[in-house]
Amino acid sequence: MSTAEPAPDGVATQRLAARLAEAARLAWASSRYLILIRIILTAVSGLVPVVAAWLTKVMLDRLASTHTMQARYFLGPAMALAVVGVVGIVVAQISGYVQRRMGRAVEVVARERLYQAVVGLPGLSRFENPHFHDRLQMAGAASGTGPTQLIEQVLAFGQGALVVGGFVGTLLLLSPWTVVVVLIAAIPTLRAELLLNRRRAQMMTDVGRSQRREMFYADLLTNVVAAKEIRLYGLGDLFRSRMVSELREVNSQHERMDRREILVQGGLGLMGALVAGGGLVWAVNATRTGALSIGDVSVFIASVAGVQSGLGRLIQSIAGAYEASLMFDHYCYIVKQSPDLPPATDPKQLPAAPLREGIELRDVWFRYGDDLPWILRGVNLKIPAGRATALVGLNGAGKSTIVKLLCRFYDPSRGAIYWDGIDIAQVPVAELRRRIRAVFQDFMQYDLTVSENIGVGDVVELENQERIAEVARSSGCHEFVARLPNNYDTMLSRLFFGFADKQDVSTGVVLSGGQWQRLAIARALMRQRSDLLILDEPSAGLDAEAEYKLHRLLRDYREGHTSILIAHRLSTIRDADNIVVIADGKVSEQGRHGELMNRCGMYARLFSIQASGYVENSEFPSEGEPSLPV
Ligand SMILES: Nc1ncnc2c1ncn2[C@@H]1O[C@H](COP(=O)(O)OP(=O)(O)OP(=O)(O)O)[C@@H](O)[C@H]1O
Repeated sequence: MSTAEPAPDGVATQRLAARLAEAARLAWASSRYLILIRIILTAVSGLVPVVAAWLTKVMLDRLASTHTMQARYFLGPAMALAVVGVVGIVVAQISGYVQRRMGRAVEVVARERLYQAVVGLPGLSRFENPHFHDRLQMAGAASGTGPTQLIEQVLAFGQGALVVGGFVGTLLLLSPWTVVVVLIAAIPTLRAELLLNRRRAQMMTDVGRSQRREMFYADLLTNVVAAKEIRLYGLGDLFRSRMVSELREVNSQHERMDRREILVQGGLGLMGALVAGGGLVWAVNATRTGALSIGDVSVFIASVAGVQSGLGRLIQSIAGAYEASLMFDHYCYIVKQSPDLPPATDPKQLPAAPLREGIELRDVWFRYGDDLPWILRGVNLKIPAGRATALVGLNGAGKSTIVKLLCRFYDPSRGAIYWDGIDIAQVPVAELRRRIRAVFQDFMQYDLTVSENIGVGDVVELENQERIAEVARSSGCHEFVARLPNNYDTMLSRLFFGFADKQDVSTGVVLSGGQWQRLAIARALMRQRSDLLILDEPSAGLDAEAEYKLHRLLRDYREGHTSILIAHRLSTIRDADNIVVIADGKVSEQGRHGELMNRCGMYARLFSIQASGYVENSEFPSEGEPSLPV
């Protein structure tokens, strides 16, 4: 699931240390008492096997001694052993509970910080960057378990170290050379596990792309928006087979890795068994000669097994920490993002509403990335206050891009935009956006109630039902809302219902495209204290009557308001105060409808083409124009 490349050892260690520190800070901030309890419980869990081995030794030695057979003499260690066993079980249970509780607490804080960072990005450049988006998705997944997994691996390492330390100490007392043999035998294990770990990381990088494509096809097959086309064009089998083939690719890589792991682990296990077996032969022999007691043999066996399993746990925890840190890396990357719009060099406030002179684009150049083509090439445009400006142009001319720059979702690559003479790059972005209301081409359809769908246009007024009904009336929503089962409280979704609600048709409603569009217009009208109204194709989904009503409404609204209207249906903008044609990244012509028609330029041509569609027997398409294949 990771796109992060495996780094060279030194860099990887540094990165791991940094991620560990980050996860520890996060855990400390979200549940410091739980983490302290968890550390104590981990220490106890690490000591339990060592203490148990020693108690077993003492008990066996006392049992074996022939001269003292008082029950108190060997029952003491036996009972202590039982207590240690109970402690081990209880600690494991409490540890599991604390671990899950800590995981939930850390998840809340991690998710909150992640989405705070995401919402805090003022611009759109990162969101529209596929690389960033990819990492954002993985950060979302990592914010759930990532930090806890990292911390758990550190705790597992600590526990492994305690077990190894305790048993190595024990072996040193019994037979120092065994320690040397066990530790030497652990070196190939360590190397092999680290190598496997690196291969696993590489494999995860390799399968990441296939995994994401598999998820993409899986989502597509269940996506309600895609369902129509998938069925009409019979795309289901195509996408399903692509999904399965990506999944097979992922599985085959995992399979190769599993086989490699079995071989390596099997070899290492054999070597461990040989060392343990050799040690056992020595210990039994030493008992025969009287060098070791029966208890010594038992503690010796437990120590060899303990050191081997403890070392295994140490190595696995390093591998696990490395793997968890790869995912957590995405989280840290997103959380530490710097703002995607540069801070103001000479901060200013916008003059109080209303807009007095207007908005001006001066020699604005823009492209979406350094390696992408220029979309705007020196746009000079005045949007006068209190007037209606219409933007016209072919698909891809850059009309919506101009709107994005006006809302400061991006900054111009060159040139600047002035709001009553003030460069908007110097104004707090939230203040600028408070002064704008907009209906975007790709407006949102929120799975919320009708009332909330309108109210979110001005969150302060979210509960103001009177105002919501008022804007619903002005935007032509009220009639259809009044017919909905719960009027303004009707849920516009079928996603969030429990089983009981499913039988009740009044719980959720699916609206038509045009009805959603009217709600989006109502949402924009909710904002009262704004200067500029932007409507990007506001009537594309409306029926003829609704479109007529909307444009009458907008005409009334435009009186004394500043508005920008983008529309391909030119009849809807013909009475705008200024019609601006965008072509080749520039303003190619502008003026009132009559002036532009007289000029016989692009606007006149586009208008005539559309008008010809309403005239009977008009010849269209003309020669040389694309025609539909039969
Ligand atoms: N986020 C983006 N990243 C890269 N290129 C983009 C992005 N958004 C738009 N473009 C490109 O910018 C150009 C202008 O797009 P824009 O949406 O501004 O055109 P438009 O005039 O509004 O078109 P339409 O009439 O089809 O809505 C297009 O070529 C488009 O591919």
